[in-house]
Amino acid sequence: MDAERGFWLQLMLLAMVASIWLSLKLLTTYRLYQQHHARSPRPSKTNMNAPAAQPVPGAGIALAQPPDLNTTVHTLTQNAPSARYRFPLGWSCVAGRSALSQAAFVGYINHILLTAQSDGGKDTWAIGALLSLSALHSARELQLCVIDGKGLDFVGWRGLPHAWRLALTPDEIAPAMRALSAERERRRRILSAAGVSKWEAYRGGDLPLLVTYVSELALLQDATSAKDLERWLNSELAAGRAFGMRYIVATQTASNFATRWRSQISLYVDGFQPSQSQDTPNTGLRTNEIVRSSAVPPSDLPAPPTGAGIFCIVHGRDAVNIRAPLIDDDERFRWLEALRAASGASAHPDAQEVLPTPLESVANSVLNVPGSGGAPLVSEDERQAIIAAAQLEPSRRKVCQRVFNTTGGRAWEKVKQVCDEAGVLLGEGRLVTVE
Ligand SMILES: Nc1ncnc2c1ncn2[C@@H]1O[C@H](COP(=O)(O)OP(=O)(O)OP(=O)(O)O)[C@@H](O)[C@H]1O
Repeated sequence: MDAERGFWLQLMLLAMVASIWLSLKLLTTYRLYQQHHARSPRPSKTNMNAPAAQPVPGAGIALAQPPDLNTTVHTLTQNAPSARYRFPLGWSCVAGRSALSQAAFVGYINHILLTAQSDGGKDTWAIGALLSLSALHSARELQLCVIDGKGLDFVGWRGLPHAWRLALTPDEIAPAMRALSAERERRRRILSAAGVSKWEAYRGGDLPLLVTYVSELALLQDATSAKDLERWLNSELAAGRAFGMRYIVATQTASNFATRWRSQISLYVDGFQPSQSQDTPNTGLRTNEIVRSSAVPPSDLPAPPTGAGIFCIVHGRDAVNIRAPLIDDDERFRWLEALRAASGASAHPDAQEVLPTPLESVANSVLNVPGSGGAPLVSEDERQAIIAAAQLEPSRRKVCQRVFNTTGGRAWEKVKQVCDEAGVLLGEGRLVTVE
Protein backbone atom coordinates (compact mmCIF):
# COMPACT_ATOMS: atom_id res chain seq x y z
CA MET A 1 0.00 0.00 0.00
CA ASP A 2 2.84 2.35 1.04
CA ALA A 3 4.79 1.37 -2.05
CA GLU A 4 1.76 2.19 -4.20
CA ARG A 5 1.29 5.62 -2.51
CA GLY A 6 5.02 6.32 -2.98
CA PHE A 7 4.72 5.48 -6.66
CA TRP A 8 1.81 7.91 -7.11
CA LEU A 9 3.61 10.63 -5.13
CA GLN A 10 6.68 10.24 -7.34
CA LEU A 11 4.49 10.40 -10.45
CA MET A 12 2.78 13.60 -9.25
CA LEU A 13 6.16 15.15 -8.44
CA LEU A 14 7.41 14.26 -11.90
CA ALA A 15 4.28 15.75 -13.50
CA MET A 16 4.72 18.99 -11.50
CA VAL A 17 8.38 19.31 -12.52
CA ALA A 18 7.45 18.62 -16.14
CA SER A 19 4.67 21.24 -16.17
CA ILE A 20 6.95 23.86 -14.54
CA TRP A 21 9.63 23.10 -17.16
CA LEU A 22 7.04 23.37 -19.95
CA SER A 23 5.71 26.70 -18.64
CA LEU A 24 9.21 28.14 -18.43
CA LYS A 25 9.93 26.94 -21.96
CA LEU A 26 6.72 28.53 -23.28
CA LEU A 27 7.48 31.78 -21.47
CA THR A 28 10.98 31.93 -22.94
CA THR A 29 9.67 31.19 -26.42
CA TYR A 30 7.00 33.89 -26.09
CA ARG A 31 9.62 36.44 -24.90
CA LEU A 32 11.85 35.58 -27.84
CA TYR A 33 8.86 35.93 -30.19
CA GLN A 34 8.01 39.32 -28.69
CA GLN A 35 11.61 40.53 -28.92
CA HIS A 36 11.87 39.40 -32.54
CA HIS A 37 8.67 41.18 -33.51
CA ALA A 38 9.66 44.33 -31.66
CA ARG A 39 12.87 44.40 -33.71
CA SER A 40 11.26 43.64 -37.06
CA PRO A 41 7.76 45.12 -37.44
CA ARG A 42 5.66 43.44 -40.05
CA PRO A 43 5.66 45.28 -43.36
CA SER A 44 2.40 46.96 -44.27
CA LYS A 45 0.27 45.48 -46.98
CA THR A 46 0.93 48.46 -49.23
CA ASN A 47 4.72 48.14 -49.20
CA MET A 48 7.35 50.62 -48.27
CA ASN A 49 10.37 52.40 -49.54
CA ALA A 50 12.45 55.09 -47.90
CA PRO A 51 13.18 54.86 -44.17
CA ALA A 52 12.63 57.61 -41.59
CA ALA A 53 9.37 58.82 -43.10
CA GLN A 54 7.40 61.59 -41.39
CA PRO A 55 3.66 62.26 -41.58
CA VAL A 56 2.28 65.75 -42.16
CA PRO A 57 1.19 67.19 -38.79
CA GLY A 58 -2.59 67.23 -38.58
CA ALA A 59 -3.06 65.05 -41.67
CA GLY A 60 -3.20 61.55 -40.19
CA ILE A 61 -0.66 59.27 -41.83
CA ALA A 62 -0.26 61.35 -45.02
CA LEU A 63 3.46 61.32 -45.84
CA ALA A 64 5.14 64.71 -45.56
CA GLN A 65 7.55 64.24 -48.45
CA PRO A 66 6.37 61.66 -50.94
CA PRO A 67 8.83 60.23 -53.49
CA ASP A 68 8.64 61.55 -57.06
CA LEU A 69 6.53 60.01 -59.80
CA ASN A 70 9.37 57.78 -61.02
CA THR A 71 9.72 56.06 -57.67
CA THR A 72 5.95 55.97 -57.34
CA VAL A 73 5.50 54.08 -60.62
CA HIS A 74 8.38 51.79 -59.74
CA THR A 75 6.80 50.96 -56.38
CA LEU A 76 3.42 50.51 -58.06
CA THR A 77 4.84 47.86 -60.39
CA GLN A 78 6.54 46.10 -57.48
CA ASN A 79 3.43 46.13 -55.29
CA ALA A 80 1.10 44.86 -57.99
CA PRO A 81 3.22 43.31 -60.73
CA SER A 82 0.34 41.81 -62.64
CA ALA A 83 -2.64 44.11 -61.96
CA ARG A 84 -3.85 45.89 -65.08
CA TYR A 85 -4.88 49.56 -65.16
CA ARG A 86 -3.41 50.19 -61.70
CA PHE A 87 -2.62 53.73 -60.63
CA PRO A 88 -1.16 55.37 -57.53
CA LEU A 89 -3.37 56.95 -54.87
CA GLY A 90 -0.60 58.48 -52.82
CA TRP A 91 1.84 57.97 -50.01
CA SER A 92 1.37 57.44 -46.28
CA CYS A 93 3.67 56.93 -43.35
CA VAL A 94 3.18 53.46 -41.84
CA ALA A 95 5.31 52.34 -38.88
CA GLY A 96 7.88 55.00 -39.71
CA ARG A 97 8.21 53.99 -43.36
CA SER A 98 6.66 55.31 -46.56
CA ALA A 99 3.87 53.20 -47.99
CA LEU A 100 2.11 53.58 -51.34
CA SER A 101 -1.63 53.05 -51.66
CA GLN A 102 -2.91 52.14 -55.08
CA ALA A 103 -6.01 51.03 -56.96
CA ALA A 104 -6.91 49.59 -60.35
CA PHE A 105 -9.69 50.54 -62.74
CA VAL A 106 -10.46 47.08 -64.00
CA GLY A 107 -11.58 44.97 -61.14
CA TYR A 108 -12.93 47.06 -58.36
CA ILE A 109 -12.68 50.77 -59.16
CA ASN A 110 -15.39 52.25 -61.31
CA HIS A 111 -15.48 56.06 -61.43
CA ILE A 112 -13.62 58.52 -59.21
CA LEU A 113 -14.78 61.75 -57.61
CA LEU A 114 -11.79 64.07 -57.05
CA THR A 115 -12.52 67.11 -54.90
CA ALA A 116 -10.66 69.79 -52.94
CA GLN A 117 -10.80 73.53 -52.54
CA SER A 118 -8.93 75.66 -55.06
CA ASP A 119 -5.20 74.85 -55.28
CA GLY A 120 -5.75 71.65 -53.31
CA GLY A 121 -3.77 69.57 -55.82
CA LYS A 122 -6.59 67.94 -57.84
CA ASP A 123 -4.96 68.35 -61.26
CA THR A 124 -1.62 67.17 -59.91
CA TRP A 125 -3.23 64.03 -58.45
CA ALA A 126 -5.03 63.30 -61.71
CA ILE A 127 -1.91 63.94 -63.81
CA GLY A 128 -0.01 61.44 -61.63
CA ALA A 129 -2.71 58.81 -62.19
CA LEU A 130 -2.96 59.46 -65.95
CA LEU A 131 0.81 59.47 -66.53
CA SER A 132 1.24 56.25 -64.54
CA LEU A 133 -1.53 54.56 -66.50
CA SER A 134 0.04 55.75 -69.77
CA ALA A 135 3.50 54.51 -68.78
CA LEU A 136 2.15 51.07 -67.93
CA HIS A 137 -0.18 50.62 -70.91
CA SER A 138 0.21 51.09 -74.63
CA ALA A 139 -2.08 53.40 -76.59
CA ARG A 140 -3.81 50.25 -77.87
CA GLU A 141 -4.78 49.38 -74.32
CA LEU A 142 -5.50 52.83 -72.94
CA GLN A 143 -6.89 56.08 -74.31
CA LEU A 144 -7.39 59.30 -72.41
CA CYS A 145 -9.91 62.07 -72.79
CA VAL A 146 -9.33 65.32 -70.92
CA ILE A 147 -12.02 67.96 -70.50
CA ASP A 148 -10.28 70.91 -68.92
CA GLY A 149 -10.96 74.46 -70.04
CA LYS A 150 -9.61 76.05 -66.84
CA GLY A 151 -5.92 76.49 -67.64
CA LEU A 152 -2.90 75.30 -69.56
CA ASP A 153 -2.16 72.13 -67.62
CA PHE A 154 -2.94 69.75 -70.49
CA VAL A 155 -1.72 71.68 -73.52
CA GLY A 156 1.42 69.49 -73.69
CA TRP A 157 -0.74 66.38 -74.03
CA ARG A 158 -1.77 67.22 -77.58
CA GLY A 159 -0.39 64.69 -80.05
CA LEU A 160 0.23 62.09 -77.35
CA PRO A 161 -0.69 58.65 -78.72
CA HIS A 162 -2.81 58.03 -75.65
CA ALA A 163 -4.83 61.23 -76.14
CA TRP A 164 -8.23 60.21 -77.53
CA ARG A 165 -9.59 63.75 -77.29
CA LEU A 166 -8.63 66.94 -75.46
CA ALA A 167 -11.18 69.66 -74.80
CA LEU A 168 -9.06 72.49 -73.47
CA THR A 169 -11.16 75.55 -74.24
CA PRO A 170 -14.77 76.28 -73.20
CA ASP A 171 -16.09 75.87 -76.76
CA GLU A 172 -14.55 72.39 -77.04
CA ILE A 173 -16.39 71.07 -73.98
CA ALA A 174 -19.91 70.41 -75.29
CA PRO A 175 -18.64 68.66 -78.47
CA ALA A 176 -16.37 66.46 -76.32
CA MET A 177 -19.33 65.47 -74.14
CA ARG A 178 -21.30 64.52 -77.26
CA ALA A 179 -18.30 62.59 -78.58
CA LEU A 180 -18.13 60.58 -75.36
CA SER A 181 -21.82 59.68 -75.62
CA ALA A 182 -21.32 58.67 -79.25
CA GLU A 183 -18.30 56.55 -78.29
CA ARG A 184 -20.36 54.78 -75.66
CA GLU A 185 -23.00 53.97 -78.29
CA ARG A 186 -20.33 52.79 -80.74
CA ARG A 187 -18.90 50.49 -78.08
CA ARG A 188 -22.36 49.18 -77.28
CA ARG A 189 -22.80 48.15 -80.92
CA ILE A 190 -19.37 46.47 -81.09
CA LEU A 191 -19.87 44.53 -77.89
CA SER A 192 -23.37 43.54 -78.80
CA ALA A 193 -22.21 42.29 -82.24
CA ALA A 194 -19.45 40.31 -80.51
CA GLY A 195 -22.05 38.72 -78.24
CA VAL A 196 -20.42 39.75 -74.97
CA SER A 197 -22.20 41.37 -72.06
CA LYS A 198 -19.37 43.61 -70.92
CA TRP A 199 -16.11 45.14 -72.04
CA GLU A 200 -13.96 42.95 -69.78
CA ALA A 201 -15.06 39.87 -71.70
CA TYR A 202 -14.36 41.36 -75.16
CA ARG A 203 -11.25 39.99 -76.89
CA GLY A 204 -11.35 42.06 -80.08
CA GLY A 205 -8.34 44.16 -79.05
CA ASP A 206 -9.76 47.34 -80.61
CA LEU A 207 -11.49 48.84 -77.57
CA PRO A 208 -8.91 50.33 -75.20
CA LEU A 209 -9.97 51.42 -71.73
CA LEU A 210 -11.06 55.04 -72.17
CA VAL A 211 -10.37 57.14 -69.07
CA THR A 212 -11.88 60.63 -69.08
CA TYR A 213 -10.65 63.34 -66.75
CA VAL A 214 -13.07 66.23 -66.13
CA SER A 215 -10.96 68.87 -64.40
CA GLU A 216 -13.84 71.09 -63.22
CA LEU A 217 -17.40 69.88 -63.39
CA ALA A 218 -18.78 73.42 -63.14
CA LEU A 219 -17.33 74.18 -66.59
CA LEU A 220 -19.43 71.39 -68.10
CA GLN A 221 -22.49 72.97 -66.56
CA ASP A 222 -21.51 76.33 -68.07
CA ALA A 223 -21.07 74.67 -71.46
CA THR A 224 -24.49 73.00 -71.30
CA SER A 225 -27.00 73.52 -68.48
CA ALA A 226 -27.58 72.06 -65.03
CA LYS A 227 -30.33 69.79 -66.42
CA ASP A 228 -28.29 68.62 -69.43
CA LEU A 229 -25.23 67.99 -67.31
CA GLU A 230 -27.23 65.95 -64.83
CA ARG A 231 -28.71 63.84 -67.63
CA TRP A 232 -25.30 63.39 -69.23
CA LEU A 233 -23.61 62.35 -65.97
CA ASN A 234 -26.40 59.94 -65.12
CA SER A 235 -26.18 58.12 -68.41
CA GLU A 236 -22.42 58.25 -69.03
CA LEU A 237 -21.40 57.14 -65.56
CA ALA A 238 -24.07 54.48 -65.23
CA ALA A 239 -23.53 52.90 -68.64
CA GLY A 240 -19.88 53.74 -69.34
CA ARG A 241 -18.51 51.09 -67.05
CA ALA A 242 -19.81 48.15 -69.05
CA PHE A 243 -18.23 49.65 -72.18
CA GLY A 244 -14.71 50.16 -70.84
CA MET A 245 -15.13 53.84 -70.01
CA ARG A 246 -14.10 55.32 -66.69
CA TYR A 247 -14.47 58.89 -65.41
CA ILE A 248 -12.40 60.93 -62.98
CA VAL A 249 -14.67 63.84 -62.15
CA ALA A 250 -13.03 66.78 -60.36
CA THR A 251 -14.60 69.82 -58.78
CA GLN A 252 -14.08 71.92 -55.66
CA THR A 253 -17.09 70.35 -53.98
CA ALA A 254 -19.74 67.97 -55.24
CA SER A 255 -22.35 69.47 -52.93
CA ASN A 256 -23.40 71.94 -55.63
CA PHE A 257 -24.45 69.18 -58.03
CA ALA A 258 -27.30 66.70 -58.28
CA THR A 259 -26.79 63.54 -56.28
CA ARG A 260 -27.94 60.62 -58.46
CA TRP A 261 -24.78 60.18 -60.53
CA ARG A 262 -22.72 60.05 -57.33
CA SER A 263 -24.04 56.56 -56.63
CA GLN A 264 -21.79 55.46 -59.53
CA ILE A 265 -18.67 56.67 -57.74
CA SER A 266 -16.57 53.93 -56.19
CA LEU A 267 -13.53 55.94 -55.10
CA TYR A 268 -13.55 59.34 -53.43
CA VAL A 269 -10.39 61.44 -53.34
CA ASP A 270 -11.12 64.53 -51.26
CA GLY A 271 -8.67 67.21 -50.13
CA PHE A 272 -9.23 70.14 -47.80
CA GLN A 273 -12.84 71.26 -47.28
CA PRO A 274 -13.73 74.29 -45.16
CA SER A 275 -16.67 72.74 -43.28
CA GLN A 276 -17.89 69.38 -41.96
CA SER A 277 -21.00 69.78 -44.10
CA GLN A 278 -18.74 69.11 -47.12
CA ASP A 279 -17.38 65.77 -45.89
CA THR A 280 -20.34 63.59 -46.82
CA PRO A 281 -21.03 64.92 -50.35
CA ASN A 282 -17.35 64.51 -51.22
CA THR A 283 -16.55 61.19 -49.57
CA GLY A 284 -19.85 59.34 -49.24
CA LEU A 285 -19.15 58.94 -45.48
CA ARG A 286 -20.09 61.05 -42.49
CA THR A 287 -17.33 62.86 -40.62
CA ASN A 288 -17.51 60.48 -37.64
CA GLU A 289 -17.42 57.44 -39.95
CA ILE A 290 -14.16 58.71 -41.44
CA VAL A 291 -12.76 59.27 -37.96
CA ARG A 292 -13.80 55.72 -37.01
CA SER A 293 -11.68 54.50 -39.94
CA SER A 294 -8.72 56.23 -38.25
CA ALA A 295 -8.45 58.87 -40.96
CA VAL A 296 -8.59 62.66 -40.75
CA PRO A 297 -11.72 63.93 -42.53
CA PRO A 298 -11.30 66.54 -45.29
CA SER A 299 -12.79 69.26 -43.06
CA ASP A 300 -9.91 68.75 -40.58
CA LEU A 301 -7.08 68.51 -43.11
CA PRO A 302 -4.63 71.42 -43.39
CA ALA A 303 -5.71 74.00 -45.97
CA PRO A 304 -3.64 74.74 -49.09
CA PRO A 305 -0.91 75.73 -49.64
CA THR A 306 0.33 73.71 -46.62
CA GLY A 307 -2.18 70.98 -47.31
CA ALA A 308 -1.85 70.88 -51.12
CA GLY A 309 -1.72 67.30 -52.40
CA ILE A 310 -3.08 65.83 -49.14
CA PHE A 311 -6.27 63.84 -49.54
CA CYS A 312 -8.64 61.63 -47.64
CA ILE A 313 -9.24 58.58 -49.84
CA VAL A 314 -12.46 56.67 -49.29
CA HIS A 315 -13.37 53.31 -50.79
CA GLY A 316 -16.45 51.66 -49.31
CA ARG A 317 -16.10 52.16 -45.56
CA ASP A 318 -12.30 52.41 -45.61
CA ALA A 319 -10.60 55.77 -45.40
CA VAL A 320 -6.92 56.70 -45.47
CA ASN A 321 -4.90 59.90 -45.70
CA ILE A 322 -2.24 60.17 -48.36
CA ARG A 323 -0.12 62.78 -50.04
CA ALA A 324 0.28 62.61 -53.80
CA PRO A 325 3.66 63.05 -55.46
CA LEU A 326 4.27 66.65 -56.48
CA ILE A 327 4.78 66.85 -60.24
CA ASP A 328 6.19 70.15 -61.43
CA ASP A 329 6.11 71.46 -65.00
CA ASP A 330 9.58 70.13 -65.84
CA GLU A 331 8.80 66.65 -64.62
CA ARG A 332 5.50 66.58 -66.47
CA PHE A 333 7.24 67.72 -69.64
CA ARG A 334 9.87 64.95 -69.28
CA TRP A 335 7.18 62.32 -68.81
CA LEU A 336 5.19 63.48 -71.82
CA GLU A 337 8.35 63.52 -73.96
CA ALA A 338 9.25 60.06 -72.69
CA LEU A 339 5.82 58.70 -73.57
CA ARG A 340 6.01 60.24 -77.02
CA ALA A 341 9.51 58.91 -77.62
CA ALA A 342 8.64 55.43 -76.38
CA SER A 343 5.74 55.20 -78.79
CA GLY A 344 7.55 56.79 -81.72
CA ALA A 345 5.10 59.67 -81.72
CA SER A 346 7.72 62.42 -81.64
CA ALA A 347 9.13 61.15 -84.94
CA HIS A 348 5.66 60.88 -86.50
CA PRO A 349 3.29 63.23 -84.67
CA ASP A 350 0.50 62.65 -87.20
CA ALA A 351 0.97 58.93 -87.56
CA GLN A 352 -2.32 57.04 -87.80
CA GLU A 353 -0.77 53.75 -86.80
CA VAL A 354 0.03 54.13 -83.12
CA LEU A 355 2.82 51.94 -81.82
CA PRO A 356 2.46 50.29 -78.46
CA THR A 357 4.26 51.72 -75.45
CA PRO A 358 5.79 48.74 -73.70
CA LEU A 359 6.58 49.53 -70.09
CA GLU A 360 10.07 48.08 -70.39
CA SER A 361 11.12 50.66 -72.93
CA VAL A 362 9.54 53.60 -71.12
CA ALA A 363 10.72 52.35 -67.77
CA ASN A 364 14.26 51.28 -68.54
CA SER A 365 15.44 53.76 -71.06
CA VAL A 366 13.52 56.94 -70.45
CA LEU A 367 11.87 57.13 -67.08
CA ASN A 368 14.56 55.22 -65.23
CA VAL A 369 12.18 52.80 -63.56
CA PRO A 370 13.87 49.43 -63.17
CA GLY A 371 12.04 46.87 -65.28
CA SER A 372 13.88 43.85 -63.99
CA GLY A 373 12.74 41.93 -60.95
CA GLY A 374 9.15 41.20 -60.02
CA ALA A 375 6.75 39.68 -62.47
CA PRO A 376 7.35 39.89 -66.22
CA LEU A 377 5.58 42.63 -68.16
CA VAL A 378 3.24 41.25 -70.73
CA SER A 379 2.14 43.23 -73.76
CA GLU A 380 -1.51 43.12 -74.84
CA ASP A 381 -0.58 41.15 -77.97
CA GLU A 382 1.26 38.56 -75.90
CA ARG A 383 -1.63 38.35 -73.46
CA GLN A 384 -4.10 37.68 -76.24
CA ALA A 385 -1.82 35.11 -77.91
CA ILE A 386 -1.44 33.28 -74.58
CA ILE A 387 -5.20 33.26 -73.91
CA ALA A 388 -5.89 32.03 -77.46
CA ALA A 389 -3.26 29.28 -77.16
CA ALA A 390 -4.68 28.23 -73.80
CA GLN A 391 -7.93 27.34 -75.58
CA LEU A 392 -6.02 24.95 -77.85
CA GLU A 393 -3.27 23.44 -75.77
CA PRO A 394 -3.63 21.02 -72.87
CA SER A 395 -0.85 22.50 -70.68
CA ARG A 396 0.93 25.76 -69.90
CA ARG A 397 4.22 24.31 -71.19
CA LYS A 398 2.60 23.67 -74.55
CA VAL A 399 1.12 27.17 -74.56
CA CYS A 400 4.57 28.60 -73.90
CA GLN A 401 6.08 26.53 -76.70
CA ARG A 402 3.33 27.59 -79.13
CA VAL A 403 3.54 31.32 -78.36
CA PHE A 404 7.22 31.85 -77.62
CA ASN A 405 8.88 28.78 -79.11
CA THR A 406 10.54 28.04 -75.81
CA THR A 407 9.37 26.70 -72.47
CA GLY A 408 11.55 28.53 -69.95
CA GLY A 409 12.78 31.89 -68.65
CA ARG A 410 10.71 35.09 -68.96
CA ALA A 411 8.46 33.46 -71.56
CA TRP A 412 7.37 30.83 -69.06
CA GLU A 413 6.79 33.48 -66.37
CA LYS A 414 4.61 35.46 -68.79
CA VAL A 415 2.50 32.39 -69.59
CA LYS A 416 2.16 31.58 -65.91
CA GLN A 417 1.15 35.14 -65.06
CA VAL A 418 -1.49 35.45 -67.79
CA CYS A 419 -2.93 31.98 -67.08
CA ASP A 420 -3.10 32.74 -63.35
CA GLU A 421 -4.84 36.05 -63.99
CA ALA A 422 -7.31 34.58 -66.46
CA GLY A 423 -7.84 31.46 -64.35
CA VAL A 424 -7.04 29.11 -67.24
CA LEU A 425 -5.03 25.89 -67.30
CA LEU A 426 -5.02 25.80 -63.52
CA GLY A 427 -4.54 22.02 -63.61
CA GLU A 428 -2.03 20.60 -66.09
CA GLY A 429 -3.61 18.60 -68.85
CA ARG A 430 -7.10 20.05 -68.74
CA LEU A 431 -8.68 23.38 -69.47
CA VAL A 432 -10.19 24.92 -66.36
CA THR A 433 -11.90 28.27 -66.55
CA VAL A 434 -12.82 30.10 -63.40
CA GLU A 435 -15.49 32.81 -63.30
N1 LIG B 1 1.20 66.63 -54.11
C1 LIG B 1 1.52 67.89 -53.86
N2 LIG B 1 2.44 68.19 -52.92
C2 LIG B 1 2.76 69.49 -52.68
N3 LIG B 1 2.22 70.53 -53.32
C3 LIG B 1 1.31 70.29 -54.26
C4 LIG B 1 0.91 68.97 -54.58
N4 LIG B 1 -0.02 69.03 -55.55
C5 LIG B 1 -0.19 70.32 -55.83
N5 LIG B 1 0.61 71.08 -55.08
C6 LIG B 1 0.72 72.56 -55.09
O1 LIG B 1 -0.57 73.09 -55.24
C7 LIG B 1 -0.67 73.90 -56.42
C8 LIG B 1 -2.02 73.70 -57.06
O2 LIG B 1 -2.09 72.37 -57.55
P1 LIG B 1 -3.21 71.96 -58.61
O3 LIG B 1 -3.21 72.89 -59.75
O4 LIG B 1 -3.00 70.52 -58.86
O5 LIG B 1 -4.50 72.19 -57.71
P2 LIG B 1 -6.05 72.19 -58.17
O6 LIG B 1 -6.80 71.65 -57.02
O7 LIG B 1 -6.20 71.51 -59.47
O8 LIG B 1 -6.31 73.73 -58.24
P3 LIG B 1 -7.55 74.50 -58.95
O9 LIG B 1 -8.82 73.84 -58.58
O10 LIG B 1 -7.44 75.86 -58.36
O11 LIG B 1 -7.26 74.45 -60.41
C9 LIG B 1 0.50 73.42 -57.30
O12 LIG B 1 0.97 74.45 -58.12
C10 LIG B 1 1.54 73.02 -56.29
O13 LIG B 1 2.31 74.14 -55.90
